[in-house]
Amino acid sequence: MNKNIVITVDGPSGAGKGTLCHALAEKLKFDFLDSGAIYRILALAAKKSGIDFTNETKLAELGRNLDVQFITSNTEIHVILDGENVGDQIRTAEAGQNASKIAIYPLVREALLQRQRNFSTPKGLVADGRDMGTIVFPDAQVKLFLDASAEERTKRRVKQLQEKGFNANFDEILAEIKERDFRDRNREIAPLVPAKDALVLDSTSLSIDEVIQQALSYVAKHI
Ligand SMILES: Nc1ncnc2c1ncn2[C@@H]1O[C@H](COP(=O)(O)OP(=O)(O)OP(=O)(O)O)[C@@H](O)[C@H]1O
Ligand SMILES: Nc1ccn([C@@H]2O[C@H](COP(=O)(O)O)[C@@H](O)[C@H]2O)c(=O)n1
Repeated sequence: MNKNIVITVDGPSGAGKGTLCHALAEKLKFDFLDSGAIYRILALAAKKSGIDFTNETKLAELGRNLDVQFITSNTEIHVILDGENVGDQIRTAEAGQNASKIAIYPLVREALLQRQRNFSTPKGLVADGRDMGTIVFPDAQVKLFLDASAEERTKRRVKQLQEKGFNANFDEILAEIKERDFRDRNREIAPLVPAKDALVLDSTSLSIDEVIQQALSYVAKHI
């Protein structure tokens, strides 16, 4: 029996999953899985190889053979695809939309499943994604589903982009968020839904610290 501790954090784009997962992983000294990065990397690799985003068989083959490394230095995680640091390339809005386009295919999800499960070790894991608690780690000891209204998530994303010195248009970002939500929530395989045994946290009117405190006190009761 696998007794490695896993904490799953699922939810829509911009709900604060990454922020919460980094805080939990740091506090508990667990590893961190950013499963969205894997979908983003596969979409980027497909684009670089000229594979059409509708070619499920070729995308799955590429997914099985991806040469990816996540290298942690200090607090940063570097993403290396075929020897190239692609951290910036996978973080664009386009990369997020492309990831959600290829994530609808069953063969693609199957090709990436074991790669994600391999992140679970005796050290413990905090796993960030859309189907961590439902499909990838159904036996996880702690499952969280972090939500927030689309408008609040847009406000956060606009602020994040402006702080990095980019222009950000509220209406455009809201439309992108709604488009990605729709695709993620309505796909036939592994749609974005809370696992039956997940604690749903609505962070719309919670600060980052309040979310972390609520999650930590729930975790403490369950591991
Ligand atoms: N409770 C909160 N209140 C205000 N801002 C927040 C809160 N949680 C996160 N943020 C901010 O919102 C932005 C998006 O957060 P984060 O990247 O963690 O979301 P995410 O759910 O991981 O998104 P994605 O799935 O697209 O990667 C960040 O700038 C973060 O600092
Ligand atoms: N477990 C997951 C994680 C992500 N996806 C898809 O990838 C897109 C990008 O994810 P981010 O968390 O990096 O924003 C996301 O919109 C999903 O379509 C997924 O399907 N399953």
